Amino acid sequence: MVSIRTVDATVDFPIFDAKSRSLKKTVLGLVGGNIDSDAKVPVINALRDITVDINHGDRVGLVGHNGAGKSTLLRLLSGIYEPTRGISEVRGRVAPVFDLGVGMDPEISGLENIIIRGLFLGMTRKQMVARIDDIADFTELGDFLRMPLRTYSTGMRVRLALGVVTSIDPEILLLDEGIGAVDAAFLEKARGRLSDLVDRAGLLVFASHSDEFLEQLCTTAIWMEHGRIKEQGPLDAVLRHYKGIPEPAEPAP
Ligand SMILES: Nc1ncnc2c1ncn2[C@@H]1O[C@H](COP(=O)(O)OP(=O)(O)OP(=O)(O)O)[C@@H](O)[C@H]1O
Repeated sequence: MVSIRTVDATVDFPIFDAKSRSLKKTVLGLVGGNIDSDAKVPVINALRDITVDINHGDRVGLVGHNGAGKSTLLRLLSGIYEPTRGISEVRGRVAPVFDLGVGMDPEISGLENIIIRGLFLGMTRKQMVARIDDIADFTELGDFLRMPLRTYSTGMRVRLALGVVTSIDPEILLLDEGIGAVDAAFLEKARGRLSDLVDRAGLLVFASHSDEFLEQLCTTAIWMEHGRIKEQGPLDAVLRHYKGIPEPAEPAP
């Protein structure tokens, strides 16, 4: 069974080239993690005391200000980052979809890139070959699929990447906001495929600033603030508290 468990996990980034003189005082701004400038080398405390237990069937949204730690948490949950302290255990095949373009090669064709990107996300070559026609149709790129990727515009690359990503069968799907940043009209077309993808995934964690997307894909949420978990629970309650919306009135007895 797929699952992700962390206990008091911490992720620190030592910054060797920071100008520590200007960092003498710890300034806690609204955004970003803590910067600990007492140490010899300034350290950014990106994540602190993270304890989560995410299981098969869970659909978890990640919310928080810029720099609160959402992307770093996704990287911890994917196993890309090891905790500096604490425990993190990931059971299952992870498809990390942080940057749509990662794993694409500008010198090979769109069709070849579909296969390569699929392999990168944990699929087999046979599975990708079986899906290539469907992906090609979805992208509407036509003859461009035989041209090298470097001849594509940004939007054309996104179409290709989204076509591949929504065709995979992940056990653990970790999605970063970026996916919500694509061309609105095309995203509308991708919406159904994205929902199907999430339905197929054993477990989803999705970092987003879009309520609409979170409501469509998630049932629970984790609110990050300054690298710590401020609240976890049902999506609607966490979103309400995060946005400072008052509790709905109790119905009169
Ligand atoms: N590779 C890195 N090296 C140093 N500091 C980092 C690194 N990655 C992230 N950080 C720091 O960790 C903190 C959390 O960043 P993170 O990218 O996880 O935030 P986020 O919640 O995803 O923000 P956003 O909503 O802006 O994408 C920030 O203070 C950031 O400066």
